[in-house]
Amino acid sequence: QITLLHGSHRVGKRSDAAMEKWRGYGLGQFIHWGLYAIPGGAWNGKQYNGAAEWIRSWNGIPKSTYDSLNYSFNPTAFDAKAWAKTARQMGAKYVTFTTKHHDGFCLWPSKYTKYTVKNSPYKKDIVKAVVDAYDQEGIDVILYFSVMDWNHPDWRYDLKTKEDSIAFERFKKFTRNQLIELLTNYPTVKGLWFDGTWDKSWVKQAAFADELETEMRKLRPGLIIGSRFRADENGKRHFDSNGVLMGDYEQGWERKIPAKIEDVHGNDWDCVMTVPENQWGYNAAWNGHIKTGNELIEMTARCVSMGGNFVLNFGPKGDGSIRQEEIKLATEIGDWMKINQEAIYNCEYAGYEKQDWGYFTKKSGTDKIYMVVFNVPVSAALRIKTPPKTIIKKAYLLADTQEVFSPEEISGDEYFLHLKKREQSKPFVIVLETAKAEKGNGTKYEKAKI
Ligand SMILES: Cc1ccc([C@@H]2N[C@@H](C)[C@@H](O)[C@H]2O)cc1
Repeated sequence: QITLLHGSHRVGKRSDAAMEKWRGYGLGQFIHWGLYAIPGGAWNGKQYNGAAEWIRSWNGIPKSTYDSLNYSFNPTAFDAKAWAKTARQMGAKYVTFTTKHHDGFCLWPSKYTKYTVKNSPYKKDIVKAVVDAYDQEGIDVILYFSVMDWNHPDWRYDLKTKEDSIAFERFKKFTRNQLIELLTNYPTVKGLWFDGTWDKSWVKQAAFADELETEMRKLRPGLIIGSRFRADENGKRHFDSNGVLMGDYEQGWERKIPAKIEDVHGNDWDCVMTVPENQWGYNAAWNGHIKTGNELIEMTARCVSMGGNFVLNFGPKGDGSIRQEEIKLATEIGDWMKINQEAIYNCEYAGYEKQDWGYFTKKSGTDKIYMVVFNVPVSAALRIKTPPKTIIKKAYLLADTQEVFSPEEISGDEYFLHLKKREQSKPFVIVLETAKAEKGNGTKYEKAKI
């Protein structure tokens, strides 16, 4: 353990109500929307394969041309209520919404720069419309904010000269002003999702960022901030120099999911995921593998089974409408969630050994276990290894028939559930009502002595 002034200020998970609620979300929606949705990954007939929200850096569009896209931003089809209804239909419990991406364009009328929605034909406050619409749907809002800001004249990638440092001091004030402005304008938001914090200029601001995080938490008690916001005084990010998680949850799972429970180190975490391989902003041409509803349902179950939240990205078009492929996925996921949401919401890592047929989740604060089944084996027997001294009182299908199973005990703390051959086109959930064995080991078998 080394002494740190600006490392993590907490070991272990937060136990307050705001974080408990966040921990139980299970499924969230990410929305990437901004000027990049206007070109939609192409310019002058040329399609760029990189992520569409990064088109400004692909040198396809002259920077000045991209930067003046605010003058053509007029999303006539934008309807935050419709977005919130789609999220509701999908079963998302929270939304993470881009207030400002790397290009620096602000979707709220910030007082601290002209580069905002106010100086566009649209004029109105989009962040407010989104916050109000999602609040009305009972879906919590977290605001995405990119520290890196390609538009601001004082942004620097590193601090090499005195002039750089003088400029970056102005940039730090600007960043703090915008964050306090967001938390003041939109007091119902539950957290901030930071991005664009990997460059040396910001990594060198351990003391400033630490102080700013403290100030934001004081302004908004219960505010949820992930591990990507700030580095410690040794430049360590996500985990400080003592290996302790920075912030309230690990924000490292971007377009990837932990392979096993050990990889999450007992922390809270979210996984943010694109539908194509790598497009956050709207790209008119979705190329390569487009994830299906079943894949995304499986990713949701897999994240919840390891104690995380799965956050699926939507990239609305330049006119503000959501593309049909995303509407279709939201509907498919939502139809599954309507039937099986009990196995996802307010659930956590069950502590059961992972089996090939799918994922275990556990209803927080109870002994209720869910088996989210994706792969029925040719034997149609689902293997369950229970933790020691656990007995299975009941096992039944969560949905439709509520078919009851009688687990066959095949060895110490090991059971088979025998399924009837049935047509499966969607994953399904089996509920295990368990209890601690009052006496003995909860099994009629004894373990081998070795
Ligand atoms: C190398 C890289 C930098 C930033 C990103 C941004 N983080 C995601 C959440 C999107 O906002 C993407 O633009 C992705 C990759």
